[in-house]
Amino acid sequence: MASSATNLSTPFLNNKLSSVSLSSNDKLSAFSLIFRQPRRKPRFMVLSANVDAKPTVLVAEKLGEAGIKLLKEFANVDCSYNLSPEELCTKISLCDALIVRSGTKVNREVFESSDGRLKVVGRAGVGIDNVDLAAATEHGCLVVNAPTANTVAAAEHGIALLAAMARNVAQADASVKAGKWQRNKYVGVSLVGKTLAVMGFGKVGSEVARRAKGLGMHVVAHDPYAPADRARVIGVDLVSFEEALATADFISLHMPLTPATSKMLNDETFAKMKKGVRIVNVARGGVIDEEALVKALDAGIVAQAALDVFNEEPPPKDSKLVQHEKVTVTPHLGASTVEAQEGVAIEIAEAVVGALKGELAATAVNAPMVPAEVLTELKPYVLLAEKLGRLAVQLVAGGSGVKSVKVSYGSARAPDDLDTRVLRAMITKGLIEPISSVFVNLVNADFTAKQRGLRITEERITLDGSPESPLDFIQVQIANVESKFASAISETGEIKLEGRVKDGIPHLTKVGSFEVDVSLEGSLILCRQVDQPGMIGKVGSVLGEVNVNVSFMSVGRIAPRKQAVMAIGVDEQPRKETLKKIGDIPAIEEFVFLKL
Ligand SMILES: NC(=O)C1=CN([C@@H]2O[C@H](COP(=O)(O)OP(=O)(O)OC[C@H]3O[C@@H](n4cnc5c(N)ncnc54)[C@H](O)[C@@H]3O)[C@@H](O)[C@H]2O)C=CC1
Ligand SMILES: O=C(O)C(=O)COP(=O)(O)O
Repeated sequence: MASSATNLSTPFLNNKLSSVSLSSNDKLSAFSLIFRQPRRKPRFMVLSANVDAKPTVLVAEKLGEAGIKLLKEFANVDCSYNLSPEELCTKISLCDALIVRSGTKVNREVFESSDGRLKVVGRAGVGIDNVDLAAATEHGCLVVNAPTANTVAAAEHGIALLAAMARNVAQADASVKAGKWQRNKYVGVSLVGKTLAVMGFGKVGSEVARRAKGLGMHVVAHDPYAPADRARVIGVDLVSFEEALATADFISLHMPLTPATSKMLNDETFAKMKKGVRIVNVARGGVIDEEALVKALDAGIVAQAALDVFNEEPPPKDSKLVQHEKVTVTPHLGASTVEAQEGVAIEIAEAVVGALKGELAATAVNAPMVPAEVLTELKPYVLLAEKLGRLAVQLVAGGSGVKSVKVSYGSARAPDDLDTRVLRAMITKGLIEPISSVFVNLVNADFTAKQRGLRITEERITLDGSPESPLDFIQVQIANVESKFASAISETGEIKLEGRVKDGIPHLTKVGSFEVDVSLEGSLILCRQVDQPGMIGKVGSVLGEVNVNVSFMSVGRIAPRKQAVMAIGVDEQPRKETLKKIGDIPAIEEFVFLKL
């Protein structure tokens, strides 16, 4: 038996797996995992196939027709372009989903104004720097993007700008149209044999590299996270940032805008570049310090720049950078081809509709992406996980003092072969929802736990045996608390519950040190008594008298005639007086009623 512990501090974002959509059988359950609405806002309950009202999708920027058509098959679609921030905030409280491109700032105010209704934000494109992901996550709102359909368009635009800049196409065009014929002024530079440094070797960067190789350029790339074999296949050398700056005749930017890449090109880095370097930016304006670029252009360090993106869009009319004679500009056109826009519209519409239906989105940006087959396999354990969390927290005397929870997963699978993120999220949901008004879903579980100071550590217990089923048992332990039901405290001092899945149904199999076996449906009564004949009958008849149906009963004891714990599953919730009558049975030392 081996075990390993993981501290729950990793946000879902860093835990991405690739994903596929769910089979139709899984959709509703997955949906309820993601989108169960806050209980304090009962107006908008779970959306599902049998709910009459269609969801409403606000499309706030121009989206291809094919995407709109797809959305309309499933939802009411409100296409309102050019909304002011105030108008967006007003409209959003009536919308279940919002689709934007790069021109709309989806900030914290938008999520706050949605009043809990907004479930999905779809970014019809790649860059999600205009969406406040932290706020989305805190509000349990899923963010999806369309990461692939505009890759080629952006790469082609990068190459178009590269060639246009090198040959002064835009400037020469303007000059001819102004009635001039300046053949000597617009002598360009050749691309062949020159070194191009691609900064950010992701989807767009690698397509740019491939095309630049075709133009006879020597291509290097800088990307701290790119796999070397992808570069090797294209014949590109991965180099350090410093080497890229020092050797490039042309630099093309293709990284996302993040705190780490913000103003990556600045006074200091321009000073490290080869004199006369030419820069293309189809990534984000914010990766360049625009004032520093103007200085570098004036100083001749940068010979030319071609920019599709700007720190502020549209840039101010009197922007020195835009007006600079050595600068070629386009108004954020990288993704704007007919083909890319149709593709992006379909990609985002499918993702948003899928998310509204409850599928785990393949392009989720702020939630774990769990492959369908994994989710199908884990489904009964997901239920078990939530119920164990729910039971464990109800056993705590007081409730709000829960700070440290340890979850152990017993499995014969190799540690890498068990994805516990969904289980952890559901345990978190079970632990938090009974004692607060917060609603917890896959998107916000880790955040909510962290915010409440709840530390969940996970432990894998590797068992011998067949790895056919993903899990043998799940144990939940809450440390440093007192319990309403003293027998739930284990020998080591924690509240301890263990559960297993039997025939697809979650069962409670251990309470403290007592082995029990009760199916987790309906509600649960736990009693401790001195083991003796007739106890089951006594409790059963108290419940029978008031027509409360017993679904399951199990007794776990230390030894014959010693202390025993009786677990009784009931279909209906007994009234207080009935519970009191159970407590009054002389042999019963303590008892607790728990809702599932
Ligand atoms: N102008 C336009 O209309 C368009 C712009 N874009 C922008 O292009 C950029 C790239 O898009 P994709 O290639 O689809 O994204 P991607 O995620 O496939 O690639 C981004 C790459 O940048 C790398 N990266 C991250 N931090 C870095 C750093 N500090 N230094 C160097 N590399 C770093 C990542 O490892 C990744 O390989 C994004 O900012 C996106 O918003 C994308 C499409 C259209
Ligand atoms: O996909 C991206 O990151 C883009 O920059 C494209 O932006 P757009 O959808 O054209 O506003």
